[in-house]
Amino acid sequence: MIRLDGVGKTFRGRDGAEVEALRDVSLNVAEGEFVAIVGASGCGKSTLLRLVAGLVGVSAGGVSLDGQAVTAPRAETAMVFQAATLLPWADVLRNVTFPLRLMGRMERDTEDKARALLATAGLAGFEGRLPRELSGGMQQRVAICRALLQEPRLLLMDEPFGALDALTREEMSIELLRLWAARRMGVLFVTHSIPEAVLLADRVVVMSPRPGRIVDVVEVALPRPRSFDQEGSDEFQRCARRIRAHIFGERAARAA
Ligand SMILES: Nc1ncnc2c1ncn2[C@@H]1O[C@H](COP(=O)(O)OP(=O)(O)OP(=O)(O)O)[C@@H](O)[C@H]1O
Repeated sequence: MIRLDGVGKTFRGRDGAEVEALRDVSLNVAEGEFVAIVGASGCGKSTLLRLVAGLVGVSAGGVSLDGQAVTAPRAETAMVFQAATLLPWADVLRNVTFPLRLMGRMERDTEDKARALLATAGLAGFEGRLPRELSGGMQQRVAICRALLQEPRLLLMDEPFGALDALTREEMSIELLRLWAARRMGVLFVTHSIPEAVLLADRVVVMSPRPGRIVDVVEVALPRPRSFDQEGSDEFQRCARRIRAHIFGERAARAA
């Protein structure tokens, strides 16, 4: 579905100096596939997601969706950021339906679908609350519902659980997997957490910084539905160890 071919991205800073954020990145994401991206800070993970979202353009190579070049945001794609970015003055229901309203895509049953989605995410009864009346985890669930209501074929998630405490984060990971299993859209999920990446993904893309490149793609052969009980399994440990070796091995090598 999504194809990145030899993608490079160079930014020009305010002082005129160039930063090569990505070099020669090639990656495919199949329909319904869950792909996680891990790597040290600054290795271009967010840039990669923003290129796929059509929010920034490539400097080299190409990004395509169903064979068509991605040059602007597309209706098939939705994005979730680290901060929930909810509208503070709008209640939960209006927040969730806001993008569809904006795009003129409200249907007669959109509000019902939104309520059903909120219920699945454990937010039944909170439709009329304002964001400030919700916990951080609940706000992020609203943001995820907002993305899912758009029925995207591709969901881009940039450290969506990064601002949450460890317990909420585990709960949200399992919740996301449930929602994903019911809908099966393609997911590109950026995280700093290796266990989270292994738990969630079919494949984990490991990136290295300066410039950002793909150094490995690890297939996770754990059965689904997944749970944190699998963390002790040989396959989980094998995947985590292999990813860690790339990230910390390279860091240690640079420090030497
Ligand atoms: N708009 C921009 N202008 C200039 N440089 C940028 C811009 N966006 C990103 N960069 C640079 O590109 C590199 C990659 O940044 P990016 O945010 O994609 O990394 P990341 O892997 O997502 O980092 P983190 O894990 O810390 O969020 C960094 O060196 C960053 O400073």
